[in-house]
Amino acid sequence: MFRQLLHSLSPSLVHSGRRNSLAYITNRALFSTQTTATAKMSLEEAKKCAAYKAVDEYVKDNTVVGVGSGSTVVYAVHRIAERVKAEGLKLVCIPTSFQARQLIIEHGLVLGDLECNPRLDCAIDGADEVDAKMVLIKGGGGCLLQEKIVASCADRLVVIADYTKDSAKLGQQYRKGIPIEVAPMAYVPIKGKVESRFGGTLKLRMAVAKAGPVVTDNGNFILDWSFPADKEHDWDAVNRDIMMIPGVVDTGLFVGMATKAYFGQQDGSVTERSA
Ligand SMILES: O=C[C@H](O)[C@H](O)[C@H](O)COP(=O)(O)O
Repeated sequence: MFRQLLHSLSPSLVHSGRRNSLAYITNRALFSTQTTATAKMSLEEAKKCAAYKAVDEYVKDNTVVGVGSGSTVVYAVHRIAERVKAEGLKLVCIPTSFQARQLIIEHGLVLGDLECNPRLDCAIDGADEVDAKMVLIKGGGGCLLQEKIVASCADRLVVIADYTKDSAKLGQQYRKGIPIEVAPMAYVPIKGKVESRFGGTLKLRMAVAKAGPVVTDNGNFILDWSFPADKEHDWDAVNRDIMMIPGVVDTGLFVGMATKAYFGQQDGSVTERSA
């Protein structure tokens, strides 16, 4: 693998026998591999710190907890499971996706649903971006509808994220657009209506290990809306307008829902924002 890396840097030098050059490339490659590994570790550490802090502050005995989706939530579920084991907490966990359901089951936690538990004490979830007013973009991993339903049933929505999600304005750091979950038969007219009304472009999200589009846990498609970044948006109004278009199932805009956000930092500290 390391030789492949060297080839990608300079195949001719690898075979040339020029030892000094090779040593230089080797050192550079090692340095860049280590740097990438360190950066990745900090991001994962940052997610973990935020998740652990949120669980420690919000998960109490005899409560119903919503379990969000995504890579940061994995750390929250680990921490919930640790605390259930160590402290004997009695919790019911409500999933927001297939992934969340699997996590709850794999960790031996009590799985619930909204039929039996229509009111939750808190929901803990990740976000793709959080702005200064605590408006969220969610759905980067294809989950947004069940997340929004569960969050709407919770007394508190607690967001856990790393430092790359903390923005003054939406779109500052997250460039993939706002996900909109739509009924499959309506994706073309919805694309046209949103583009003509609000500008920007909408793109049907395509699957990676399957031919064709991403199909959500609810059997729908996702349109990612690259909205005009040069305008000021009233996200509450935009969200309401988009929701009125027939065929729109829900949007990844979470406005006025999050009560608290924890952002894990590169140095292991956690910053907080409240609504
Ligand atoms: O669709 C996915 C969910 O909305 C996630 O909560 C969001 O994408 C953040 O995920 P992650 O923690 O992996 O950044």
